[in-house]
Amino acid sequence: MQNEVTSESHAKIIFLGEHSAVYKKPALVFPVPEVKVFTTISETSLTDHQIKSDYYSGPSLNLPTNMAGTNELIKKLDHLLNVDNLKFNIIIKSEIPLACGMGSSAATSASLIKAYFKFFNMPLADSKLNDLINFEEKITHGNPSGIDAKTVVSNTPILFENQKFSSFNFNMNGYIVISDSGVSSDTKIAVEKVHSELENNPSKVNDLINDLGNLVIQAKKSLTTNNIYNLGKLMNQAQQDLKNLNVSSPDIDKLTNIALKNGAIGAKLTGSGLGGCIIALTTDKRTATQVKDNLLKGGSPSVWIQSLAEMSK
Ligand SMILES: Nc1ncnc2c1ncn2[C@@H]1O[C@H](COP(=O)(O)OP(=O)(O)O)[C@@H](O)[C@H]1O
Ligand SMILES: C[C@@](O)(CCOP(=O)(O)O)CC(=O)O
Repeated sequence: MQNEVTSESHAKIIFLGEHSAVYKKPALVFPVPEVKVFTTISETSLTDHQIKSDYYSGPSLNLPTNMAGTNELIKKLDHLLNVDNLKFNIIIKSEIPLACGMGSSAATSASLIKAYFKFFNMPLADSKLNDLINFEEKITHGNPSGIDAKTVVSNTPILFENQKFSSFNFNMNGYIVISDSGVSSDTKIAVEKVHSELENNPSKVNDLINDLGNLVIQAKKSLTTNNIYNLGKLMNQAQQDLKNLNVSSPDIDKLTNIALKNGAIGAKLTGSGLGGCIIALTTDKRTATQVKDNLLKGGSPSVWIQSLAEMSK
């Protein structure tokens, strides 16, 4: 047993395939290693776990209902490691914006699970880690495709295809600009919205879901043949499909327009939409910086630049 341990995980962006992934269509998801979450655990003599985080600080007994996933995960870890009698200070420090489509919940869970196992010097198999993250994700997001859980612990892009996950490396020299709209996005609400759209208008919505899946297959080809301009076009088509699915928003549309006007070759929402973040693709760092500056001027509270090469080493 250690005195104090810290474990980390990182953010992710869905490059293409959000929402359609829920219906088992393919998706491409990239790690964002520069945006991290850290969880530190140490023992406390108090009678309850003491949580310190952006969402809530205080004893775990009073964790708010919107943190039910985290709460249940902590209980599960206590039980699994047979340590119900020990209480911890659990400090979660996150650079990942909350409810923004960058996988904050899955990444937080990953760092918490890793910290628990590290504290007790217990080995943690990748499959166990994945199961435990998805345990939390099901409580938090309802019916997750599982793509967040895989990518927040991966150093390489993840391809979800035929309901299987695999590493997908490529060799492309572009930049992704990630921009927060400042409006929170609730994954559960957005996923339910698409589900009710599907029930009300099955033919239109099925076509959109199929098209989003096909765009991923085309993107795979563009990435392996190093065709960045085609990749940008595919992003714009996906944004149009997502708009037609009614998961975009005026804030998202404003940011994608700013990105395209300032040199991006593609721009779309990432994650569940109805707020959250957008991603834009640029061919070079100078244009990425120009896009970033204009997104900040346009009202985005946070913008990150991530090189494609860094995401796929
Ligand atoms: N920084 C954080 N600190 C503590 N809990 C977090 C944090 N980020 C996410 N969570 C947990 O995940 C839940 C959903 O968070 P959210 O920000 O909506 O994630 P996502 O961006 O993955 O949709 C929160 O209610 C909380 O239980
Ligand atoms: C909408 C969806 O495809 C992605 C949601 O991503 P996020 O929770 O907004 O990071 C749902 C899922 O894949 O589980």
